[in-house]
Amino acid sequence: MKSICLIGFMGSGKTTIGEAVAKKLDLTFLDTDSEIEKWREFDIPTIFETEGEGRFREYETQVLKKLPFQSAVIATGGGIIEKEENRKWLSEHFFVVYLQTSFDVIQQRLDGDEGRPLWNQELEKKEKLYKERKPKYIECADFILNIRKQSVSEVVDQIVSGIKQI
Ligand SMILES: Nc1ncnc2c1ncn2[C@@H]1O[C@H](COP(=O)(O)OP(=O)(O)O)[C@@H](O)[C@H]1O
Ligand SMILES: O=C(O)C1=C[C@@H](OP(=O)(O)O)[C@@H](O)[C@H](O)C1
Repeated sequence: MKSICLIGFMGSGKTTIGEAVAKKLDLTFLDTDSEIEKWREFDIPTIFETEGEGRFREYETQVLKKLPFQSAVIATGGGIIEKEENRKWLSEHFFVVYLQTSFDVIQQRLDGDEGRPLWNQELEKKEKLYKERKPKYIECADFILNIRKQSVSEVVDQIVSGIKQI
């Protein structure tokens, strides 16, 4: 089975949903941020602080290109769609599911979250990033799920039924 890649803005549920989908389908779960942290032996905020976003994006692309094309569910970082080469790679090699989540819901979920460097900036900058990225997520997606008030299990069921239709 082609690996499933979850994309979406910070806080859209990629890791939470990805773990649950992998469990339901008995597939391997991978998370690009975790792979980067294991490889570099520092957490994401520290990498941003000490090496900068540009170097983080290089690590992200290298990890992306090592991901298995089959039998995995992969949670990606919210900015993986920033680079065109990443968007092409995602589209060519994976079944890409976009967890399209409103900014308001993301705000509620990430209130007080310190672990995401790009969330720790002024509201206007976060809203701008959200608006700029939306077309890039849509460009890559094979399946777009509009997340509103669905529970984790409801989202998982929607993804699993969506996959069965392809
Ligand atoms: N469908 C959902 N309903 C309620 N809370 C959710 C849902 N999906 C994710 N969350 C919560 O939102 C927060 C961010 O989820 P996470 O999986 O870390 O998102 P991402 O990996 O996209 O940044 C977590 O606290 C998680 O428990
Ligand atoms: O939106 C982004 O550019 C980022 C999102 C983060 O992952 P999550 O989407 O899991 O928060 C992580 O990759 C890094 O902080 C950059």
